[in-house]
Amino acid sequence: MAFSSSCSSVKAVNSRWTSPSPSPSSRLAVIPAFLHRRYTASVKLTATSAALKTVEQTTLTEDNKFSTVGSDSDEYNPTLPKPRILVAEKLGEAGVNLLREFGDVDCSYDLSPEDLKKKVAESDALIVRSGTKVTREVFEAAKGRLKVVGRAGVGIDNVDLQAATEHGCLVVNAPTANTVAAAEHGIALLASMARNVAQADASIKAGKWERSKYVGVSLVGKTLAVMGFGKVGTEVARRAKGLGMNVISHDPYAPADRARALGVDLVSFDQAISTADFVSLHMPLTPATKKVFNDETFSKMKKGVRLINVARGGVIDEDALVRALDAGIVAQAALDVFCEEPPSKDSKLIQHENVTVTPHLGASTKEAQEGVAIEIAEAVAGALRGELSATAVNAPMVDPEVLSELTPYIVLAEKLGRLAVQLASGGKGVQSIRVVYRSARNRDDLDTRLLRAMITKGIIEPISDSYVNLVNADFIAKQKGLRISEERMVVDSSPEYPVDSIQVQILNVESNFAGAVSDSGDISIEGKVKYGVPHLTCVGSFGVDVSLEGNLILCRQVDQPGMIGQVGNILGEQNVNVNFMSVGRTVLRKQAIMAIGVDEEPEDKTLEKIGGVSAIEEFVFLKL
Ligand SMILES: NC(=O)c1ccc[n+]([C@@H]2O[C@H](COP(=O)([O-])OP(=O)(O)OC[C@H]3O[C@@H](n4cnc5c(N)ncnc54)[C@H](O)[C@@H]3O)[C@@H](O)[C@H]2O)c1
Ligand SMILES: O=C(O)[C@H](O)COP(=O)(O)O
Repeated sequence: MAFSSSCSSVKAVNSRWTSPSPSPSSRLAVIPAFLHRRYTASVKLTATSAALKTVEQTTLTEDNKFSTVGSDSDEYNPTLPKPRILVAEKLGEAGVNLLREFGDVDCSYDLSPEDLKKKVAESDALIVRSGTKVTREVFEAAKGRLKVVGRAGVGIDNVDLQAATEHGCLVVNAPTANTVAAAEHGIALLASMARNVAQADASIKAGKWERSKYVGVSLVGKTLAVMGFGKVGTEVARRAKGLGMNVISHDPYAPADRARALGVDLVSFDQAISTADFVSLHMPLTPATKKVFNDETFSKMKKGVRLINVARGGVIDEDALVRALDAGIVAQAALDVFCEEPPSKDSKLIQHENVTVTPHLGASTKEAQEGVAIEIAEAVAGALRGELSATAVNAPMVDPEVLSELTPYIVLAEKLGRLAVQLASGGKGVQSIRVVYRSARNRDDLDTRLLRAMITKGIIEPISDSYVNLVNADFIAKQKGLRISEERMVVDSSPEYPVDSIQVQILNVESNFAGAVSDSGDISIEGKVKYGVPHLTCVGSFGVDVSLEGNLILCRQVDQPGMIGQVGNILGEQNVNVNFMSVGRTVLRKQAIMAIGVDEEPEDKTLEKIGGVSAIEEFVFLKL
């Protein structure tokens, strides 16, 4: 029998109750699951329902959020209800078909705000374009059922992200499929505005032939300022260069070398707007960009400038634009987007003879709409399966490789949080958490956001009725006054693994198990991943080694022979299966901690019998 005396060198006790070492093929791969149990992820995870709130529901059973990679649980489970997906705006057919393979799809367009609220209360996912306002009221009306909002396009300014996050609802978008369409529309507006195509067309249709009235301006040699050098802005710049234009750009966040590679100079805002003959807007609508084109900025523009907007109406003060048009500062404007959509019929801006308008058509090509539909359908279905989305807007985006590497540590993190909080006497006093990640990798090579979120989930869910997931973990922690500080320590272990150990400490709180209190007076537990399986390796100052499967009994006892046999017999008599057992001690023949992993939950009388063993000074039963 191997005993150990510190947390850093622990050996498992091989008794007849000790399960064989788990093989790498039984690696658990888990993710904070969003919701649905009908499917488990083909890649990584299964989901829990919003009802995942009690310790009982989070034990390792087939029916909950943990799945075994590559196991049969990757199969469709017909006994569980399909997720309901509400598609509230027209979506390309290919995307709808993809969604139908996965869930019950309700395509209901042009819903009133009231009808939308009614429908979301019965939906797991909602898909919109720019025409639906997904407000705080919508999330409130969903009463926790809505787990994913998919924005079939780029701009998410019509979704209340803060409210989504507070409600634990993931927002995903489809940011790439309509880039070219938007850029092409920008170029179409630029060229048609310069040559008065729309006005001349209307004039002929009105029976006129006005050749001298519609003399245009040439593009070649003119300076175009691209405001926002992101996906669309870059494509517009590329095309404008092909038209022989001199292109400059303003974007405080774009890398200069990417611009330079296209022959585009990144300049200041004032320099861009004061030197350009054409200004094309491609920045998102944010508090910083709202009405950034206003009386003051128009006054700095070159007289006779031409303006194109295929980004968002709200970046322009529309009344100021009318004034600038009337004053001749802005010679012409071509607008695809408006502060209010649709704009009012008698809007001075829309009716202005020097303004060309289209009804938010930037993304509206057949190709782009099919692409966007597929992109968003895949993102929503993935999120419903509990996968982390590469296009998540309000949750950490994690590279799939990093995710697969971190997956067993994510399981460990949640279990450590769950165990630690059960060791505190009186959950309400839990305020201050310290997490120490020991790793052989450089500090910058370990992204701990997922781990922190799962520790938070593990701590909060057993002591509250909150549903915690990756999206809302930080928010709920803050709301509950939980302070989580993180430390990373570089240790001399193998850099092949992202984390060597995770230690979770609950500071300034009493424990119901004195053995879990470390020398510093805090509840402290530590765990590692071994062969892909989370293990508890330290409780207070005692080293143990028990795989975190099933439930756990911790006993603090006088270190003497025969303890394992006595407790094992009590459990065996009550038909409670021991899956792992380990003993750690600090000083020979003084005190030891016995950690016993059990598959079943022992009855109270069984636990009482364990407590009755004379050498046992205290014990605690913990649900994983
Ligand atoms: N009209 C349409 O149908 C249509 C279609 C697609 C995209 N859009 C809109 O176009 C805009 C750009 O889309 P994208 O896909 O290129 O997004 P993107 O995120 O790739 O690019 C936006 C760029 O704007 C930059 N930016 C942010 N704040 C800025 C500021 N204050 N000044 C200058 N630049 C700033 C960012 O750094 C980023 O490079 C978005 O508003 C999107 O909603 C409209
Ligand atoms: O942000 C976008 O993707 C565009 O504005 C397209 O919006 P739409 O999906 O409403 O056409």
